[in-house]
Amino acid sequence: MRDRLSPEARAAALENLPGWSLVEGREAITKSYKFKSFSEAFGFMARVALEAEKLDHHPEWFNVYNRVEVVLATHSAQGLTELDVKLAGKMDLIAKL
Ligand SMILES: C[C@H](O)[C@H](O)[C@H]1CNC2=NC(N)=NC(=O)C2=N1
Repeated sequence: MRDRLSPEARAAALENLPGWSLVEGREAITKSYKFKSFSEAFGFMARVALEAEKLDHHPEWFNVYNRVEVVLATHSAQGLTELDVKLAGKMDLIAKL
């Protein structure tokens, strides 16, 4: 789970994660979520936080009002692993609730 993905596996994973893209100059993925209000944005962050704790895998994120910008990477692997793909998928599911 914490082994770096091959470039092929990384590309395949991104195809299944709409709105996610590679960060420039760093092996990480990013997405910007926009909600109707701060309450919805913060509710999203609270639900994601509980999932992140369960996975022991934590997002880098930035919130202003209704926008949440997320960067995912596995720090211990200094790159992308299955854990990032898994958390990204969970975040997309939670965002649609
Ligand atoms: C000790 C603990 O398991 C590690 O520090 C975990 C916690 N959450 C983490 N989150 C992320 N995104 N990358 C990590 O390498 C990481 N490591």
